[in-house]
Amino acid sequence: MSAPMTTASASASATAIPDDKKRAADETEAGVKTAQAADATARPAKKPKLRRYKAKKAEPTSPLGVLQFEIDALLAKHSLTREGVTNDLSAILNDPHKESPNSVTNQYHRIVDGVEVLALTSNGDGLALLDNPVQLGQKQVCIVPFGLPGDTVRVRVFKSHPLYVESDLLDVITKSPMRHDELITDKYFGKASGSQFEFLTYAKQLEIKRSTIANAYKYFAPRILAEGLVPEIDDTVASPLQYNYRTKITPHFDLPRRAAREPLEKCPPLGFGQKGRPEWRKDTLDVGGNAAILDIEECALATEILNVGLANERARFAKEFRNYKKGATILLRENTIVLDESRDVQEQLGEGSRDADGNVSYIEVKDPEHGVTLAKTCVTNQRQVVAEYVDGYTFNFTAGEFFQNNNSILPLVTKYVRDNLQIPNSKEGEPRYLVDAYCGSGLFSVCSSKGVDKVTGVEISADSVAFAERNAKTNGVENCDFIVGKAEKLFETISTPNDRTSVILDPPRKGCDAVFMKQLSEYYPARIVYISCNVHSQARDVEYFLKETEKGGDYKVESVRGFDFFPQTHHVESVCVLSRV
Ligand SMILES: C[S@@+](CC[C@H](N)C(=O)[O-])C[C@H]1O[C@@H](n2cnc3c(N)ncnc32)[C@H](O)[C@@H]1O
Repeated sequence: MSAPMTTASASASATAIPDDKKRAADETEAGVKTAQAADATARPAKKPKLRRYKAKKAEPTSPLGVLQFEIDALLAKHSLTREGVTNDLSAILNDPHKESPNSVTNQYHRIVDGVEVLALTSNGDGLALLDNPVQLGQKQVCIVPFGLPGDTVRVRVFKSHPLYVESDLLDVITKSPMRHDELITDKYFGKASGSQFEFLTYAKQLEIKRSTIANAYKYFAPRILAEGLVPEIDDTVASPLQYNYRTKITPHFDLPRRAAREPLEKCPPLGFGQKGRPEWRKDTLDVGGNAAILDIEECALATEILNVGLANERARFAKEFRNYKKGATILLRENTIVLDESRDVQEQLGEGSRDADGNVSYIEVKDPEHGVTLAKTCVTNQRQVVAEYVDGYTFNFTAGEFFQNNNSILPLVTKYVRDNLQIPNSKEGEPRYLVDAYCGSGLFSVCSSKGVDKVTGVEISADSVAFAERNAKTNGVENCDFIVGKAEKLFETISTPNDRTSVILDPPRKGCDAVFMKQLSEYYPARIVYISCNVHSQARDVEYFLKETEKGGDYKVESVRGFDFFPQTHHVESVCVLSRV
């Protein structure tokens, strides 16, 4: 992050305002001063306080933190420096004439034509360079949501930050060869914030996710990359379902401010956030309305039963919205039940989203592989216990707790993890152990338990551990032990021989901490499989482990591969395998 702007730079920029506009500003300012002078006889004039930009501290591996690396990469490519693209925020913050058409604010926040999109961020947005309209001769980095490298576009710049500006895409003038608008079937695409890639072929999406991983290692693991310790990133594994795969969605609504007891006239929109105020999709401009939250009738990424649930909950909300005092989020979570065909279906479904007749909605699905019939329902109660089927195993967990969100790809991921946990050159009869750090409700522990003598899982949430124990039991798995506590608690109790133990890491987005990594290196397991929903913190942790821990230097990165848990979006899950050299 660059330092906040100083008073000196604020005054420097004032001289850069075109003369006619500056004159107008000076005149208005002079007018203000005269009025103040007349008033001065009554009370001494107060010196206006200079407002300063307060930079938000971004965690380097968060989307905002990663953006700084992406901006630097763009600048390096175009022989520019941060100084050459820094915006004068002090001038905007202290602009005395914000509303005037010629104000500094309105010079910055303007429509720009003929903008060439030059790069794509890991957040799925385009990046472009604009001429700075106030600090002449300077450039600006501009974020263009739904802009693709190779597009020439028209944008509206609406917000400025020290190193970049935000914009809305108004028109695509020349299309990038990557752009296939004909693939878009989702009427909310290009407006809603949930998906960024529906206009790309699926092969292109997978390729982009592979480069996101490669860039993450470039930015966050530069030393091991320079030393040739990171192999080429493998191809991203496709999701069997590319739409209708999400098993959990959380639409929300806001309520307008109103005086107590004043009734709400109109049902507010219920759906997902709008990504700025884009206008490029002319045919669907008004779809979903134009509020910060769009009114979403169906979600292209959610499973079929969640869309049935969404319709039910929207109908209920349309009747009951007057009962709400403030905005809220509604949970829709898929639940799977194995049907006993000799019994009445409704009796077996448990609680779930109901249709207009009061029946729990469900969809029947045949599972020929296991010879069963399943019923899918949509659960809305955070605390209700739900079930998912993965690889023939049943997993129970509370609807509001973490569980992987794309059921269709889970058998591929669990198999890949299981295969990569194998200790090479093992002899027949040698024991094999597994440690599952950040184990949640036991997905990887249970799916990797066959052929292993013992599995030890550790997890900070006592509720999840209770479910991990229950899931092992339900599935007849008897070789799993689970510990409640921080991941490093594992090393207080672990008794399996390190040479025969493989470790799974699946931390939250922020990654593992240094204490855990150091203890992991001291324990010195035979293999490590690191699964991550934030490849940037994964790359940081892998470099830390190899370079900063005592025995990390004995390991190599055997492979890094993405799994596409979230088709049509920029997200990618990454699996990195470390083995001892
Ligand atoms: C990405 S989830 C993975 C869960 C599980 N592996 C799965 O696939 O279902 C991360 C898990 O780490 C747990 N967690 C967060 N911080 C932790 C810590 N310091 N020690 C142990 N577990 C932690 C969370 O409660 C969450 O269940």
